[in-house]
Amino acid sequence: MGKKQQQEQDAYGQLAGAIGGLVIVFAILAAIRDKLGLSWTATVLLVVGVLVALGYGLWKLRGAVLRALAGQAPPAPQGQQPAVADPAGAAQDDEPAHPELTAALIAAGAIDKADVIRDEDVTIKPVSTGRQYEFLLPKTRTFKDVESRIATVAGWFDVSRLHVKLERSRDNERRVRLLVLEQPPFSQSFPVPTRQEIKAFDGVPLGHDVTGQLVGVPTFDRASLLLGGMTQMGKTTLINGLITCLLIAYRDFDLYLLDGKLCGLIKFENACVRYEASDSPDVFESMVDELNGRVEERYRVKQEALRGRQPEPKFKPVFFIVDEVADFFADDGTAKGKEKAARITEKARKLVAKSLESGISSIMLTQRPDKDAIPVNVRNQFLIRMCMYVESQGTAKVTLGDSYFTTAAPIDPTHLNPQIPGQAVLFAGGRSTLIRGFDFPDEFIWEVVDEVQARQQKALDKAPETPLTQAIDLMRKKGVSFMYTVDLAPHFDITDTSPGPCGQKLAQLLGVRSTKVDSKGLRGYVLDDLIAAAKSGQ
Ligand SMILES: Nc1ncnc2c1ncn2[C@@H]1O[C@H](COP(=O)(O)OP(=O)(O)OP(=O)(O)O)[C@@H](O)[C@H]1O
Repeated sequence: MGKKQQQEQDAYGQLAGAIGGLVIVFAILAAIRDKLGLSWTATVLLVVGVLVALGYGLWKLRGAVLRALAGQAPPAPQGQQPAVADPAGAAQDDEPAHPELTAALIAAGAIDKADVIRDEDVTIKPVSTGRQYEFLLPKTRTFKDVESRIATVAGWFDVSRLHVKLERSRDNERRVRLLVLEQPPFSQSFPVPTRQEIKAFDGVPLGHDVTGQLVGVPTFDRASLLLGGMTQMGKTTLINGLITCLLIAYRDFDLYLLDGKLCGLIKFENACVRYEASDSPDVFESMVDELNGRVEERYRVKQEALRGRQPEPKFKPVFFIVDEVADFFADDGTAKGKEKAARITEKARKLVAKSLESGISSIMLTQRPDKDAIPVNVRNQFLIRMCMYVESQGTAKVTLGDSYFTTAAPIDPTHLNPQIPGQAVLFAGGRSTLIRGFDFPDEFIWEVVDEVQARQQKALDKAPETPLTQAIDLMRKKGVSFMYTVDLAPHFDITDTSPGPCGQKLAQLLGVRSTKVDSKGLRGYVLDDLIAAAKSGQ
């Protein structure tokens, strides 16, 4: 039989079938009409209505059966993306794909060629700086597959790695949020946060992300931060912003500042337990010694509590912040100088490594993040790293860690725009985020510092009288800022006249060691040191 003849016969067959079908439909309608006594129009509308309702019921039933077979939860409540009702991705073929995301992720190798990102699983939200895609990956893929290929995904969208930001979902490994910026990051500046925003932030904010959201760390408890970047990139400004946020967020803590740049951190002098503006390694060593002393004391208190089966004591947080730390590890090339540098290095390593358990956090900054500037055994101890613009990946690794560029979705600090100061790659908990530090106006910082100082003074005034507060009162009444140990001791009924035993007794009573004053070994107390000790409660 010829092909044409076959087609003619098929057409006759279909016509006969159609006529037969129409006759049956007409007969059914006539029967219903007779039975119910309705008009023709009402009968037709009733039948169509019943058929549509039946069809809808069957469609719902099919969905429920497919979900049950796939072992999936019912659709998510409003506001969340619905889960995909798709047994092992089989239904994906007949679902419309989102062309842009599917193509981008296939090109990047984040999903297989046969996979699709289903259109119904994608939401696109315009944000002030670009577009945010939220989508669900196929069942065989997770967030990590996209994260590890983020640079290629960025390339597909014709932007750089710095233009994209990836966020994972807490409830589903396959849900991804991808932000694609329309302009280079931080082309526009964001207003600094208000006190309320800082207080409401869950942790300590460090800056804005590329969308203007506050970004920071959940806590500085048991954390330490190393910040590196070339000169004039905004380290001091960022750290001023961080200290301001700490003062607002933490309220009660002891601040030790070593201002290696001599006036970079001076605004906070009045809020400090100890503030030094110096680039001398001796001053660094003396501060590290003091803090290591506090660490030891806290361990002793902890041991005592645990030995006595008491709850673990809660210590007041202490922050040690050092601007331009590289200077303090340098040596002058002599054997003695090298020995001293090695000693300081070991003390600093011990402080950063051991202090976290006792609530003492170190934050160190450097504009010379080269290999030898900060000894490796010191820099390896930092848990949070931040790197501003630097000229080479090698330098970036000094701050971010040797294996930084093998971590998930790294951001290369050499790609940051040095014309926009304050930008930094924040690397914490294995994740990288591009941020820009806050540049608070001076008036705001002064106001915060004044409040802290007033609060500390009030606490001091209210504190029960102790030998330490008596010594402070005495020096204030006398109008002196310093007293020799031998002159102070008689006020506390210490009758020993020889400086050694007299000094020991007084130090024990006050709980503060005296300061060496001259080369003859004469010692005494500086009023500010006593006030600092009283504020810190040791
Ligand atoms: N987030 C920011 N927004 C706006 N301007 C900023 C920001 N951060 C820094 N700057 C500006 O950049 C300049 C350099 O900042 P800063 O002094 O903090 O850099 P630095 O890295 O500490 O420099 P150096 O190491 O040379 O002392 C300053 O003029 C500062 O006002």
